[in-house]
Amino acid sequence: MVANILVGMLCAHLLCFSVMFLLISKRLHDQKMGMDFFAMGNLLLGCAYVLQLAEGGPAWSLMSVVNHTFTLASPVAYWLGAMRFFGHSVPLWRPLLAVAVTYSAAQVLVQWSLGPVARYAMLSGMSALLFLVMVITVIYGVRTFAKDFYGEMLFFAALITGICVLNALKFMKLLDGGLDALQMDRNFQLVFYIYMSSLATVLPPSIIWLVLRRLTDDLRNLAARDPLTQLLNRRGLTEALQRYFNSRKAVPAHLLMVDIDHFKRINDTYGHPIGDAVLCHVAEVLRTTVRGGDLAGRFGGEEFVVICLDTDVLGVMHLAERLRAAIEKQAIQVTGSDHPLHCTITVGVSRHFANAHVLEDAMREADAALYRGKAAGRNRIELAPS
Ligand SMILES: Nc1nc2c(ncn2[C@@H]2O[C@H](COP(=O)(O)OP(=O)(O)OP(=O)(O)O)[C@@H](O)[C@H]2O)c(=O)[nH]1
Repeated sequence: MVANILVGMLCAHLLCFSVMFLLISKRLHDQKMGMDFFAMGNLLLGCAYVLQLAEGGPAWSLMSVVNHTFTLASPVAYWLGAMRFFGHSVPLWRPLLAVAVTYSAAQVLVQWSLGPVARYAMLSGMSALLFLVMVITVIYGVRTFAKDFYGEMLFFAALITGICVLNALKFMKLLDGGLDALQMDRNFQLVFYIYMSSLATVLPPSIIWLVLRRLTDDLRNLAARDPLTQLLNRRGLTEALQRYFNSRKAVPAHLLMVDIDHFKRINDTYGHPIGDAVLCHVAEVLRTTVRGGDLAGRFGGEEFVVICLDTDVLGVMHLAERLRAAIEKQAIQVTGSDHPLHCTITVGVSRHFANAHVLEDAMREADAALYRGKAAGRNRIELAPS
């Protein structure tokens, strides 16, 4: 009785969250993050439990075959959904259909050749195996593609290990005690469904949390970066600088104003799209030349800003020279032209400054130095007088 009530609640949870996942996936348009796949996983499992309730107990019927197939197909849908969340473009229908056809055929074969116990044991055994694969994927993800979600992934691995162990135990109980092990009033069944109900309560909100985290991270990134070059914009740079100066280890910083020489000429000669490609090229050189902790940004136009943290004036002049030489040396391939394009930069360097509120002053100093560099012939570095 209690186990049946639990299964009923489980159905309600799964089907409600299936609808919620589907609604969220509709709101996400092109970037669904696997929510439509999770909706399908919940729907399959919810329907499987509805069929189980309708059956009443172990039986050999079409309903039971469909129930087992849905039960096994649901973790496959979740697994594919997780792949989607982490940016792998995997299909849904083909793998699900393949699982459904293969597993239905396997059920008929096992029922005829080995009997009903073997068919039920096959479901528990296959589920345990599938969940084991999921746990291994999640642990692999923690070390590779899902590093950003370390805590969440470990939490999921622990929860899935629980279902994996329970299915493995059910498999052994079935081999040991036959179909009696599936009696709903057995203690093991009770524990099994209490665990499944807890999962149905905890997992869906956790999945929604993952999506929310990804969305807010994307939004924050969008607000902090220049869309053309992906360098920090003024807001991103100011926030990063404030975080740096708030840390106890912070030492004074220097600001470099980097300006492409005669950029208007490049735009006028080759067109705006090539001008944009040159901006992206310069951004890439900045990104790869500055040190790990330094900040590189573009506030619009052909001017870039680099903030050197944790370096004295000699180190800053060294970096500025490295940037200037790298830009001068590297050729930019222009589509539709046999001749690679070369450009140069002029760099103005501010005096050191020690808090984010004086960023504007540092910019003015670096800008004045830059102006002097331009007037003195370009392709050079000019330091603000101390
Ligand atoms: N392609 C492209 N051009 C831009 C962008 N933003 C600003 N520009 C162009 O950058 C050019 C800047 O030219 P100027 O400020 O006259 O300076 P310059 O030609 O680089 O000359 P100097 O700085 O004196 O060496 C203008 O032609 C702008 O239209 C952009 O996002 N993309």
